[in-house]
Amino acid sequence: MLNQIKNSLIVSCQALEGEPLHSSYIMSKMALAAFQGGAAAIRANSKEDILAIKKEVPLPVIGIVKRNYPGSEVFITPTKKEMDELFAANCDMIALDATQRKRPGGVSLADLVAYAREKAPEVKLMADVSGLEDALQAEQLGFDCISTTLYGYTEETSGKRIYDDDFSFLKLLLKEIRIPVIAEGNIITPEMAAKAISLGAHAVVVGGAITRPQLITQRFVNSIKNQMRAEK
Ligand SMILES: CC(=O)N[C@H](C=O)[C@@H](O)[C@H](O)[C@H](O)COP(=O)(O)O
Repeated sequence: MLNQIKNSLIVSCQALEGEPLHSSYIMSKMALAAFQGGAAAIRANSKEDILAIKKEVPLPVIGIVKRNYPGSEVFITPTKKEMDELFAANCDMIALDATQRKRPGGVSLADLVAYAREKAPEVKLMADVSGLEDALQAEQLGFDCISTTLYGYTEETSGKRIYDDDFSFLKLLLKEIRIPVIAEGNIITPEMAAKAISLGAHAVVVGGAITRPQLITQRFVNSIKNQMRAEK
């Protein structure tokens, strides 16, 4: 699968509860649109969405289950329960929060990796990281690839964006990490995606800029407002 996605676009098709497009049917059609547009893989949340997507498109799927637990900030595939749901959905790869934060029930990331390797050795593992330390640990634990997903979404990195300082975080990972590094999070233009690939990212994941129309609309609205303000 990693060869299949090299230098390509992965489209994240996610709409959580409370979002206008929250529906497995709609996500399957988003995936179909992504497939028709040339995406090489889909990233998706929940067993239901993944099963619907797998029926609709012949692409590999990177699965996650987002779930909140009291007492832990880890919400992307936090425990074995979510991993089991993803194995049952026949994911080609699953992504796990690979930050240093405490996981529900005190389970360690090493335990989760060992569990995956025993239960579903054919499934690839993606580490969603927020910093270099996370990535080094993930590489050492035997993850198949790293994704920059959580950069900007932890207490230490809050507000940061992957394109800050000319993609400095991505460049740092590419310098220090030997396994494939995937660029993900706040890539909102085709130019940003192309830049990430030219820097050496193995692939690029784009979500909201393709599959969250409320965010796309907001960007247009803000751009018009800013223009009006500047002209006043
Ligand atoms: C931080 C977090 O929860 N990220 C999630 C991970 O799966 C998704 O909500 C993002 O849409 C995905 O990472 C793609 O990023 P963007 O939508 O910015 O292109």
